[in-house]
Amino acid sequence: MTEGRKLRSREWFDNPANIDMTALYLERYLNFGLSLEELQSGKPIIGIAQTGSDLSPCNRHHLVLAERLRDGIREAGGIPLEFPVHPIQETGKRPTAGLDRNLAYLGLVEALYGYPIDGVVLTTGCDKTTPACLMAAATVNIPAIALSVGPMLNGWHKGERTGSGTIVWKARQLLATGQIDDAQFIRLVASSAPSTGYCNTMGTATTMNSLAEALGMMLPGSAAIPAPYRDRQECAWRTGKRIVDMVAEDLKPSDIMTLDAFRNAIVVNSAIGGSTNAPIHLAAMARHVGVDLPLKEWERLGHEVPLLVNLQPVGEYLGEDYYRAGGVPAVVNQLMGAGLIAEDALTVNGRTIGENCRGVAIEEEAVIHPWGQPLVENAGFLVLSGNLFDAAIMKTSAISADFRARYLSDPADPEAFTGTVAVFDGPEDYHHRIDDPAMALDDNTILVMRGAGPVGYPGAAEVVNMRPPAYLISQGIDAIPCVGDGRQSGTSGSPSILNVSPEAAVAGGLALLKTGDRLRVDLKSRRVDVLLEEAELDARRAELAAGGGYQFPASQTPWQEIQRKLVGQLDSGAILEGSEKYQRLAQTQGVPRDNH
Ligand SMILES: CC(C)(O)[C@@H](O)C(=O)O
Repeated sequence: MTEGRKLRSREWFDNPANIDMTALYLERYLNFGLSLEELQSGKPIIGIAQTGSDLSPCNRHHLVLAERLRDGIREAGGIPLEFPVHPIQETGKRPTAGLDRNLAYLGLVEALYGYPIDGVVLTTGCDKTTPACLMAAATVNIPAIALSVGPMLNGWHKGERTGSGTIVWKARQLLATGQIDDAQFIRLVASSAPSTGYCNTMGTATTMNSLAEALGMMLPGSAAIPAPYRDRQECAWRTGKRIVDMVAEDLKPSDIMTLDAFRNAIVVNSAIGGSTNAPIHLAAMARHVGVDLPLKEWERLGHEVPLLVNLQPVGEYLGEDYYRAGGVPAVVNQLMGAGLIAEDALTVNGRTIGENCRGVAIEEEAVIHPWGQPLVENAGFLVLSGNLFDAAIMKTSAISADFRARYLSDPADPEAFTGTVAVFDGPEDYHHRIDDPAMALDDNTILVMRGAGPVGYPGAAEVVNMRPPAYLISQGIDAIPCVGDGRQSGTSGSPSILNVSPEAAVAGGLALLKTGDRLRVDLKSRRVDVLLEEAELDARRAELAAGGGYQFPASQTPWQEIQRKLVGQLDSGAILEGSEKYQRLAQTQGVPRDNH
């Protein structure tokens, strides 16, 4: 099917019109054993964008899976070339992995565009590896397929499932109230990580890989396969085989990541109880592929969708259960039955999502609930705004039944939650003061975290979900509302109001708040307002400007400084503003100039 179409790798390896450069390009790729015969055979060169390394434990198993990928690529007639992607480990990178998504994106764009690659396998896994890879594939727009590394096996402790991340929030409460000691704390948390793979909860990693599948960029049924299962190895082989055919068919990200595909992903995110990081990453991917996806779409398309998947943090089960119950295709089939999926959206296997998922049964109804028996009705995100910010997200599936009944369910009833704020400038400030009895917090307090956004932190830290002080937990109050301009771990079951944009560091209204102010959270009208006169807000604005604006730590590395200058806000994907004008490089730019 490549007849009449010259593969871009030929421009490097087999270009008689440019024989002196062809020789130069060829000779160095021969130096580790590839042959002239292979490189000039006309076979497609398939990149394996390797995100696994010792620094990226969640993706490390890709080093093993790459062998089966290579088998598949070779078997289908391609030539694999594996190369590293800048590491992104959410739980390892300081100050945030949020800084690294855009850096990995930039690096991958250069690699895919500037080297002789005809198609690419994107090895996805930990939170930001999936969006970074899909953003770059969208920009370059050569045939691309994602291979998830898969979640870890289920964690267990004393006969109970311990889910990654989710157990940490629980264990912190037990530690804060003296119910466990330090060693027990570490043992309990470690029990949730029994094998290779990423978080076994519906954290950001499982969310983003599920959405990559819902977008059509991953083989159907593959997102949920646990990392150590044999099926994962087999999936790597199938993925390797398939990318070679995709090059022959010239099936590109822009054919797959369409507006319909993004809309499908939003609906799926509600049904799986996906992470509040998803709107950030989908906005970024959409912008790089040239699809208009305003944040409000998350509420318009997603809010009324019920929660079907019973995974922690909002449910009970974990990754192995999700896979056995049917994974993404079983969820999509339920949503299709309700007419919520654009069934004609094309996927990497050359078939539509409708063809892939129609009739896929739920194998375990305790884990994936059927359409008529949801865990929570109207479980998608709300998009909020008010007199302090333009946009914020709230995950309603995490709201307690009581709070929901009182403040969300009856739109005719004007009751709203009003609380007194306790303001923290960064997590250090929070940790330092939260348990101080002088703060006198109660169940009418709203905790506010600021200075935690893409510019302020920098990189947007997952610090908005804050536990109440130990003295309140001891009284049985284990959650109080939180608002912030940072992010929250997808593994947290907190219904925080987060991703607040604009952030304090770029003169967003949270910078004006003072501890003791009253905040009105009206979920029915989707508003969050500080109960202050406009004149008082103006006075505070003037005072803040006179003091040089909201203060945040200086950059510590060159990249922190560069990113801070270019990065946008969370509501529009926190991409490097301006980078989205480079689109579909393989089609619009041809290949780059020769290097000698
Ligand atoms: C590191 C985590 C737990 O993966 C978190 O980043 C999430 O959002 O799920």
